[in-house]
Amino acid sequence: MDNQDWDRDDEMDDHILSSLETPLRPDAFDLSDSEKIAIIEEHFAHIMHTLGLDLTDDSLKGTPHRVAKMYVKEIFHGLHPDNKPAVRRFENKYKYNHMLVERDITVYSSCEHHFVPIIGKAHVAYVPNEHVIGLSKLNRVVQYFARRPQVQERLTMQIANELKQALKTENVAVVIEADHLCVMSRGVNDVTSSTITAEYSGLFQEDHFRNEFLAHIRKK
Ligand SMILES: Nc1nc2c(ncn2[C@@H]2O[C@H](COP(=O)(O)OP(=O)(O)OP(=O)(O)O)[C@@H](O)[C@H]2O)c(=O)[nH]1
Ligand SMILES: [Zn+2]
Repeated sequence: MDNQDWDRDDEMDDHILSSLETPLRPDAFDLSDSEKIAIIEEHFAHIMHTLGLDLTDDSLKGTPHRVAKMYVKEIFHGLHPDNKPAVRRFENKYKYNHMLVERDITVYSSCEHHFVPIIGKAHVAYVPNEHVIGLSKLNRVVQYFARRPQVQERLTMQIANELKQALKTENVAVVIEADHLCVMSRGVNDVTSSTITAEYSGLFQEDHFRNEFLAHIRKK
């Protein structure tokens, strides 16, 4: 397959695209971060109170605020488009036309079904067309989409799509291996299973490229 520029409006089916987006209310960003923190704090205090916890206890009294701040400013920071990392494209001056692999990118996300952690690694690769981007931007894109309530499949696709747009190429691969605390620490309580998801597009749909990528991420 030839290297192809990817144009969001022209080539991506609207239905597929919308199903990749995190479901958000239209008024999701009407409140400021501090307004959200105040509301979440109040609700979380209710949850703790309902569980029977004594909110006057020294160790517990700051928890509702701590949790609210952690949700808005840290673990769900990637819900707000303002927090999307700026990814500057550079011209591929060296005409590098092999794959670049960034492996073992730390993934800390949250399961949207139970609001408990998903912990794992992402491996991303691309074959450049006209453009390259800074290495750290690959990590930043992974972190941005991880910092949302997620399912692993959507996280994988969102990272791949963002990289396709940033790099203006279809030649992108993303593999995520992760442990879901909702599977490990509750429910089926299985601490040995893990979840692997993958998205291969452009050249990575060909066995040769896919196998080279998989060989790179298997090496220790
Ligand atoms: N496809 C997918 N499922 C997930 C992910 N994270 C969690 N789940 C699953 O979402 C499902 C939610 O199922 P429910 O039956 O509604 O929830 P539950 O009663 O808590 O299920 P159990 O976890 O089996 O106790 C569970 O099977 C979870 O394992 C994910 O990233 N992708
Ligand atoms: Zn879960």
